[in-house]
Parts: sequence; C-alpha cells; structure tokens
Amino acid sequence: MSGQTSTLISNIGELMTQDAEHRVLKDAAVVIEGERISWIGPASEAPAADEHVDAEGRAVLPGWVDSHSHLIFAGDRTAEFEARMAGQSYSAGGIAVTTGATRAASDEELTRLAAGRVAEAVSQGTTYLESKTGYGLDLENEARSARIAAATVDEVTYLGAHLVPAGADAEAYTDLVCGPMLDAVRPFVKWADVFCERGAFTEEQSRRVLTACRDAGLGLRVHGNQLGEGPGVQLAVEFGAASVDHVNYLSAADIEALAGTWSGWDASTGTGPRGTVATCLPACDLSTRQPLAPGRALIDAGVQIALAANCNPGTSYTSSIAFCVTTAVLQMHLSVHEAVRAATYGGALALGRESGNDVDGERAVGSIAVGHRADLHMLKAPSATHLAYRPGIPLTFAVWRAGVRAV
Ligand SMILES: N=CN[C@@H](CCC(=O)O)C(=O)O
Ligand SMILES: [Zn+2]
Repeated sequence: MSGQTSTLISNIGELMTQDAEHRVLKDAAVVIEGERISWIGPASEAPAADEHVDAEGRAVLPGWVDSHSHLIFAGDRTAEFEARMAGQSYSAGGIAVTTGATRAASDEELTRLAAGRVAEAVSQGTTYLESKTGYGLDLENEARSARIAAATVDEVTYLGAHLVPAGADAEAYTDLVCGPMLDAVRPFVKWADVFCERGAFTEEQSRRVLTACRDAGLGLRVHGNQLGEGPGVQLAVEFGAASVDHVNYLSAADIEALAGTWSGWDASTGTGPRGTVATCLPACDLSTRQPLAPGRALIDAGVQIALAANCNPGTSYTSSIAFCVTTAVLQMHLSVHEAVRAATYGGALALGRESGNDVDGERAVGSIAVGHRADLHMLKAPSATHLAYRPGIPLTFAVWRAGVRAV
C-alpha cells in the first residue's frame, strides 16, 4: 500500500465493471487507494484496508460519464417547452433566448449556476462531465463561458458555432468563430463542436469551423442529424471527429460510414484506432418529440455509442443519466449492460478517456479496473437491471469521485 488512505468496499452483490472483458462479478469487492482503484476481485479474497464499507449486497457500477452537456447558462425556457408540448416543433432559434439571459448574468451567477448543475449530476451518480460553451455567442461571452466551464467541469468543448446571433451576418460570424473567438477560448478548451443543422450552420460553414478548430489542435465533435437527415454524420466521419451527437435521422449510408470508422477497433480488448462515437441523447429526443436515435441499429452495425443527458435549458433540462439508461433499455431496445456501457465506457470513449492507468499517468474513467480512476456508483438495488425495472426511482446510494466519497 502506498501511504494513501485505502477503502475496502466489500459484499458487492453485482460489480458491473464495464472493463475490457465486460466482466460482471458477483459477491465482489473493490479497494480504492487515493484517487485510484487498487484491487478488484472476489469479496472472500479482499485485502485489508484503512476503512471498510459494507455494500450489503448492493450493485456497484462505474460512475456515469456525461459526455454531452451545456451547463453554462442562465434562465430557463419553460414557455418554449410548454408551447412544444402543445404541438410546436423545436427550432434552433430558442438558443437566442438563453444567450440573452446568459450575457446578462454576472460571472459569479454563471459559476454558481453551473456548479449547482454539476452537484445535481454528481448526486445522481455522474462522476465525469463535459460541458460546451455556446450561449455566449460573442467573443467576450464565449471566452467567459469557456473560462467558467474549465473551472467547473472535467472537459470543455467550444461551441461558438451554436447559432448565428441575431443581427449578425452568418459568414462574418463564422469568420469570428474560426478566428479571434477561437483564439480567445483556446486556453480553456480541449474540444470544438458545431451545430450543423438547418437553422444553425450550413455544411460549408461547419466545414470551415471544423478545419479551423482542428488546425488549432482541438479534438472535434459535431451536433448532427438531429432535426432531419443532413451532412453532420458524414462531416464528422470525414474529419475523424471523436463523436457525432444526436444522430436521430440516419440513412443507411450514415450508419455504414460510422461503422467504417470502427473497422480497426477491437471491441473485445478496447484497442485499435478509435472511430467516431455516436452519442445518443434520449432525454432530448423525448423533450423535443423527435424519434429516438437508433441506438440498437448502431450497435448492431458495430458502432460504439455513448448515452448522455445533454443538460441544457432548451431541449433537455435534466442531468439524469439514469433516466437516459432507463429509456435506452425500455424504448431503444438496448440491454441493461449495453445501456450502462454506453453511459460509462461509451462516454469515456467519446472524450478519449477510456484508457490510461498507472503506467501512462492519465487515469481511465468509465470502467472499473486496477489503475483506473476510482469513480464508483453504488445503487440502492442488487443489480443494474433495477435501473430499467424500477423506472423513475432514485437508485443512487453512494458515489465516489476520484476516490473521494461524494454521496
Ligand atoms: N442542438 C443543439 N444544441 C442543444 C440545444 C440548445 C438549445 O436549444 O438551447 C442540444 O444539444 O439539443
Ligand atoms: Zn447539445
């Protein structure tokens, strides 16, 4: 042992590791040492530790990895939601309402709101979060959003290309996103995204954004094929994006193109060149009354998928990954294991954080294995199946985030 405090969690009824071998262990134990997992195995063989937690037969999963959210905003869009429930369709234009409220908020207010959303997510089992910018939409406010996000979440994505702000010329705004705005956010972000959709950015404008951001050294993702078939998926594949998100309307060619990106990937060992993860956002699909993303067909075609909450005030005002997992099982026809994998390992894959251990110094998240970050989610239930079997019941019992007990 290393001198750091160790914690033994024993008497785990079901340990769903989501590790490379997809192991699900019964009567298991885990030892946490500092921020890392130092041992897993049968409870009967567990080593001693400084502290002991008796799981009393409960299930333990990796903490949720929420790879798609928009947490830096002020205000809400209740009226727009009510109108949608009364039959109006979603359009990108609502983003402008949130932009107004966000620009009007102080740094302290935006920070407090974002931190509150992170705390809400963690209280439900989320241990690793991404957030996008995208409600600032001018240089100063995008840079401010990126700075606040960098202080609040684990991974930050630049989404200056979320909407052309009112009164701006689309081409001139795209130039700003690709130039001075990109320079201003660059110190705070690792990823860039573009909303490639009717009412947002065209294929040509999206291509310009992706090129500039790639040249600036950012990893890429695309909001695509949310409101209809379009060029988003093909662009994501062409640019080698880490993920394409929403994916509600996919042609056979889109699914084939995504599957092609995973042809060198060995899913049984989690090795080989990473392809483009298809990130499904079921809470958003329900809230916008879009067809659910075809997660089943994507998995069957060999595409790695992620499930994420897409917490934002317009299309998905929830941070509940459990709700997404429940929906994925009940309505998208994923098995419980597949849905939990998409919301843990799949999210980590979309963020390039699924591998890493004691040797390379960057700890993996989204799976439970020795050397990985100790991000654990204990359920008030004996198995992960209860997430779908008992829909709507809050099942989080305990959470460890980087080895620290958070719930
Ligand atoms: N689709 C684009 N962006 C968000 C929604 C933004 C909004 O309407 O405020 C999403 O992921 O659904
Ligand atoms: Zn989004």
